[in-house]
Amino acid sequence: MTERIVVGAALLDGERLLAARRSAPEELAGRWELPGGKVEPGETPEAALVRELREELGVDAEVIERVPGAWPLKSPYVLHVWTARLLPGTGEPKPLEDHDELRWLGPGELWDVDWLDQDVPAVREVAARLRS
Ligand SMILES: Nc1nc2c([nH]c(=O)n2[C@H]2C[C@H](O)[C@@H](COP(=O)(O)OP(=O)(O)OP(=O)(O)O)O2)c(=O)[nH]1
Repeated sequence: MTERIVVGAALLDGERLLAARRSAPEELAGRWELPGGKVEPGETPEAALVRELREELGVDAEVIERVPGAWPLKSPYVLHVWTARLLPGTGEPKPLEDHDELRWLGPGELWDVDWLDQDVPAVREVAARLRS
């Protein structure tokens, strides 16, 4: 089956990373992830990321750059991650859809939340880039 991309945002505020706790489906609820979602047909991953952040968190953001790597999710999905930042004046992210809690994690707090297993290598890569 053709791979389908799920885009995840490493949304940064200085050195802090936003983590989002999923509220559904049941097998993922309570675990933490990078906000984002499925790229729709005809859409670029970057556009999908901006759309998902608006829908899920109610914010306007801009994409910075791709975090190298591709992490397999439930077939046929694969997770690609981009760093992103909030546009000035857009306000604080809110858990409008798919999530019931958000947390900005500082450099010493990245592993304080229970990330989805499949997100751990992606967060590790983001962490390495935050340190460099
Ligand atoms: N957004 C996001 N989804 C992830 C991550 N890790 C992970 O396994 N997933 C899974 C959960 C879902 O099965 C799938 C993405 O689906 P989604 O529900 O976020 O996407 P969507 O907003 O486009 O949803 P929908 O149109 O199907 O309702 O990828 C992650 O870090 N971020």
